[in-house]
Amino acid sequence: MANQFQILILNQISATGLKRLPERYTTGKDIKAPDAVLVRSADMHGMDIPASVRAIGRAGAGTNNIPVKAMSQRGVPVFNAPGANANAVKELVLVGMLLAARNIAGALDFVAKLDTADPEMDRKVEDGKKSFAGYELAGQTLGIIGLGKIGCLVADAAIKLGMNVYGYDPEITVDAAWSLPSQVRKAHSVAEVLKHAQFISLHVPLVDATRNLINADNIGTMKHGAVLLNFSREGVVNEAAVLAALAEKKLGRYVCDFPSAAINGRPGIIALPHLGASTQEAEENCAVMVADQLVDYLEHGNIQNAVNFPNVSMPRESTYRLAIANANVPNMVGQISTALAQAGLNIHNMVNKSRGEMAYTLVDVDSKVTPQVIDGIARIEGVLAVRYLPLEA
Ligand SMILES: NC(=O)C1=CN([C@@H]2O[C@H](COP(=O)(O)OP(=O)(O)OC[C@H]3O[C@@H](n4cnc5c(N)ncnc54)[C@H](O)[C@@H]3O)[C@@H](O)[C@H]2O)C=CC1
Ligand SMILES: O=C(O)CCC(=O)C(=O)O
Repeated sequence: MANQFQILILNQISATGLKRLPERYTTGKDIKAPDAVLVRSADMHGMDIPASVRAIGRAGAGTNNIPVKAMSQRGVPVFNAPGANANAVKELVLVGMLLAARNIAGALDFVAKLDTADPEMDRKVEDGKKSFAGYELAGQTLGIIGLGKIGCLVADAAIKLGMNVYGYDPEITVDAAWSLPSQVRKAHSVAEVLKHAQFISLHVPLVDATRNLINADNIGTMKHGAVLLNFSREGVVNEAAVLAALAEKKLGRYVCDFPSAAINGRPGIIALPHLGASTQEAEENCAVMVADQLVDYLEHGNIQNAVNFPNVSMPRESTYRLAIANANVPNMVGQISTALAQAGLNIHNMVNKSRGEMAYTLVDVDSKVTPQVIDGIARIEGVLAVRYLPLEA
């Protein structure tokens, strides 16, 4: 019988993505010993992640809701879907800039409160509209912090709208840099972006280095009346600093995707309910990408787009495959090969790659591997996880 796999689902995942899982896969919210977990924004910190879990698939970009370090120590890759929801977020950032520049929220509120039975309504509309007069995006300067999948798309769209764009990303990839329009000006620091831009849009992951990236020390250096857009994560911005800057009219608006007890309903706040990736297209793209990655990993050990492991793929040329997650320390490959040689197993093909502290090895051998050999490899110091993935007859 073909291998059966069980996938624990922690959030609603697009049906189009779930259909990518072969029929022998069982999915559900109450699976006790899953082979993998599929998640969107559910907080997995503090969750008792069963020992059976071999992989986690995040149908989205940010992985700050997943205990990635603890998973690395267990040799469990955490997959995400780079770029799959970037266009959806870009479009909402454009909405955010327009909401702020044209006073749309206040205007909608004004219209909702009009008395439609009032014969003076038309006059009141014409009188009232002057309170909501705004300004145009063309000619304004946008500063983008984080030029990854989303930041680059936002930069491109802003240039097409006639905006001037500054971008800051100390670790920009070569591909991202190539994708940027030539008009985007390179900033050398967050401070430089804040100094020049009327709109500042944040597109960084939430990690220790980006927590409180916008804070009481630097928010005052923004241009008077600037608009701060945060579609990244709540923790990237210090909310107390934002409220103080709004109260002093230093900051014009704070547009974000993260409502909180501190900011909701306060003047100058435009908060959306974490809607950035909530389009049918983005949900499908993310779910399809991550489901495919999970299947390839569970069945063949191939890794594509894990945030804690290198990309490692090897075509299947032999029936018998071992997939080994190990610490990136000397002599791991030597010890693994020795264990196989001592068991009389001939290596048909092998690949080993490392990324930071983690390494990953795929080994195809020419004959069946016994549980004793697998156990012997698992006991090598530095080996974190071993899986035996024979092809089904
Ligand atoms: N509101 C929503 O629904 C969504 C929010 N997000 C958030 O947006 C973040 C970015 O997403 P992507 O662009 O897809 O990720 P990405 O990984 O493609 O880009 C992130 C970029 O930030 C840069 N970066 C990291 N630290 C930085 C720093 N201190 N200063 C400047 N740049 C820095 C990285 O070098 C990278 O180029 C995600 O991590 C997530 O938190 C992503 C998708 C949807
Ligand atoms: O799944 C979602 O709606 C959240 C998307 C998001 O925040 C991300 O991809 O980082």
